[in-house]
Amino acid sequence: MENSSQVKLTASNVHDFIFDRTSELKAFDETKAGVKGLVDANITKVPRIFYSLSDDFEMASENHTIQLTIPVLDLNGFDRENPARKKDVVEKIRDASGTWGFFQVVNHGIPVNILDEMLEGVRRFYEQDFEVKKEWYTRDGSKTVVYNSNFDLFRAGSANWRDTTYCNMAPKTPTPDELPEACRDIMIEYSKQVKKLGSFLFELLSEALDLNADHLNNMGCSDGLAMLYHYYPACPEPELTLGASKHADYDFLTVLLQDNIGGLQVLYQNQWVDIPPVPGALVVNIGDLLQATFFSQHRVLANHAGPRVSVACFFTTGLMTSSKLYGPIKELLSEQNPPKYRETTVREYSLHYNAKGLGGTSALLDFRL
Ligand SMILES: O=C(O)CCC(=O)C(=O)O
Ligand SMILES: [Fe+2]
Repeated sequence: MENSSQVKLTASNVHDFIFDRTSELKAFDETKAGVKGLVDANITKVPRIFYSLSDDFEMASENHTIQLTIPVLDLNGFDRENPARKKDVVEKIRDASGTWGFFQVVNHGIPVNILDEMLEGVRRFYEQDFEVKKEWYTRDGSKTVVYNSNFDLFRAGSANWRDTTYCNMAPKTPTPDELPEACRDIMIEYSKQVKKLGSFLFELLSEALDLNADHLNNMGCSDGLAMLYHYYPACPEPELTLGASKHADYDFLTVLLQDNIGGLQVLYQNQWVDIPPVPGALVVNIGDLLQATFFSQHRVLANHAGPRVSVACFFTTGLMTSSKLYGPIKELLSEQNPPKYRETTVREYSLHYNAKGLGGTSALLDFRL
C-alpha cells in the first residue's frame, strides 16, 4: 500500500526535487572567489555542482593491472653535430608521441630557479588578498588576463575543483602593467623560455615525422603561446570530484609545469596512468591539432594534499583570426595512411572546443572524415 506521507513525483513537482543547478552555479560564480574561496570558508562537504558524473570515474586508477609510466627523455648533450645522439632522441620522441601522446623532458634548458619561481608566482597570485584578486575575475574572453573558476562552468556536466587564469603571451606579449603584479615578471620570463623550448620540440617532432626539421615551425605551430595557470585547492572529499575532467588539449602541443603534489593522469589503453612529478621535469603533450591517431586524453584528480599548482603553456598559432587551414600533413598521406580529419582553422577548432567544455566526448571526433 502506498505510504500517504510519501510525496509522489509528478510532472508538475519534479522540479522541486531536482536541485537548481543553474542557481547554484550562478551563486558560486558571483562570489568571484573560486574554489579557493570555498576552502577558505572552511567547507567540509563538496557542493553538488562539483560532483563528477559517474563516467568521469570509470576506470579508476585503483584498477591498474600493470604499473606503467610515461617516458622521461633527457635532452642533455643534445647536439646537432652529434647525429647518433640526435637520432636516439628523435626515435624516443616518435615512440612516446605515437603511443602515449605524452612524455616528460629533463635537462630541457630552463633553469630550475625559473621553474620554482613560476610555481611560486602562481601561488602568490591565488593566495593574495581577495579584494585585489577579484578584480581579475571575468568571463570576458577579450580581456588580456582571464581569471575564473571553470571556463565551461555553465556548460559542463560537472564543475572541476580548480581555479584558472588564462593569458596569451605570444605572438604579442602583454606589457608588465597589463599583468597581475603577483607574477608579472616571471610570466614574461618563463613564457620566453618555454617558447624557445617549444620551437626545439617542434624541430624534433618534425624529424620524428620524417619531415624537414623546420616543417612544424614553418607551419606556425610555435608562433602563439597561451599560458594557463591552475590552482587546485585541497579537497575535503576528493572521491566525489575531479581537479580536471577528462579532456585533450585544443592546441598543437602543451608544455606543462607541475608542482610536487601529483594527480595528473593520462588515459592509456583504457587505464588511467599517473604522470608523477619528476623534479625539474616538464610534461609535454601532443594536442588535438597535431593528433593523428591517438587522443592524448588526460585528467587531474582532486587531492587532500593540495593546494596543487600547475602551469600549462599551449602552443597554438599567432593567427587566431586567420583563415589558414590546418589538416592532414600532405607529405605524410598515402594510400595506407589516408586523411582522418577534415581541415579546420585554429579559430574554428578553439571555438568548437570551448563550446563543448571538458568532460564530454573529444572535440576532435567531430572533425573526423
Ligand atoms: O594541471 C595539470 O596538471 C593539467 C592541466 C591541463 O590539463 C590543462 O591545462 O589542459
Ligand atoms: Fe590539458
